[in-house]
Amino acid sequence: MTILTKILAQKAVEIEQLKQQAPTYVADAKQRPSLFETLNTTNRLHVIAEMKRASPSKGLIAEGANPVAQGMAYEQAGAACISVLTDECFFKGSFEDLQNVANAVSIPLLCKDFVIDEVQIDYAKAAGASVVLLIVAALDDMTLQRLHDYATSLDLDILVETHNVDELHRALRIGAKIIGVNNRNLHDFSIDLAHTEDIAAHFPFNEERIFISESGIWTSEDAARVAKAGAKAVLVGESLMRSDSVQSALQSLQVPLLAVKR
Ligand SMILES: O=P(O)(O)OC[C@@H](O)[C@@H](O)c1c[nH]c2ccccc12
Repeated sequence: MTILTKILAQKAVEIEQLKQQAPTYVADAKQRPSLFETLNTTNRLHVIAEMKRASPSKGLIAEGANPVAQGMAYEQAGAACISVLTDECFFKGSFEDLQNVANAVSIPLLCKDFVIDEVQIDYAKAAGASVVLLIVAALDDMTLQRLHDYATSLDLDILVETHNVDELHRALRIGAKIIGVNNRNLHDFSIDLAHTEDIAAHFPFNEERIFISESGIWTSEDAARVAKAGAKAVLVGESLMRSDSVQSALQSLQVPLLAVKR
């Protein structure tokens, strides 16, 4: 059993519990800017900054972190979007974290979880998210399409996560506009930024799609490398959570995008 299959088995149990009641989260109603539009602006690499206390691969990263303070620091430092992990069992996050951050910041907000059912999207929306993550490796084509349509019908942006070229094609087939490459393999945790380059080589770049590189980004060299491959944004957790200065760490990743027309 890989970690992904373990997590998905746990999610199946959790969604039965979520279905027993309606979400009690009530984030302030706020119209957040669209993630797609946000990422399409400026000539610097955008940062999607993640609130991450712990992970199955790294154990505790920042146990005592305060999501509201972290989220506000990210917003102030110029993040394009904040990602909040809501998985409790493996990442020590919660929908409550998401709601608290939602009430404190105005930029796009991503609910980071392993979504396999509509009910999780309802909870994400209730807790104030404007973006949800769909992981291609966790879903069959039909469910992927159905959840993508459902999130779209709720006016949410969707980040569709891939890890190889086959998954990229599956994401493109459902009309995904914001596509991420996870540099971390969710089966064995190995990280390699070359995944971004490999998938970029097959990515049909145009104005209608955005390409994002996720995980394992620590330095401005890492950021420049994935920007060169065509990424408009990076999704960064651990390196920002561990940094003494969110401001300087985040800004060092906002490297200029090359004038290369993609
Ligand atoms: O902490 P990192 O290496 O900067 O990674 C952040 C983010 O990409 C990672 O948390 C992530 C990417 N896809 C996921 C899916 C589920 C849980 C977590 C993730």
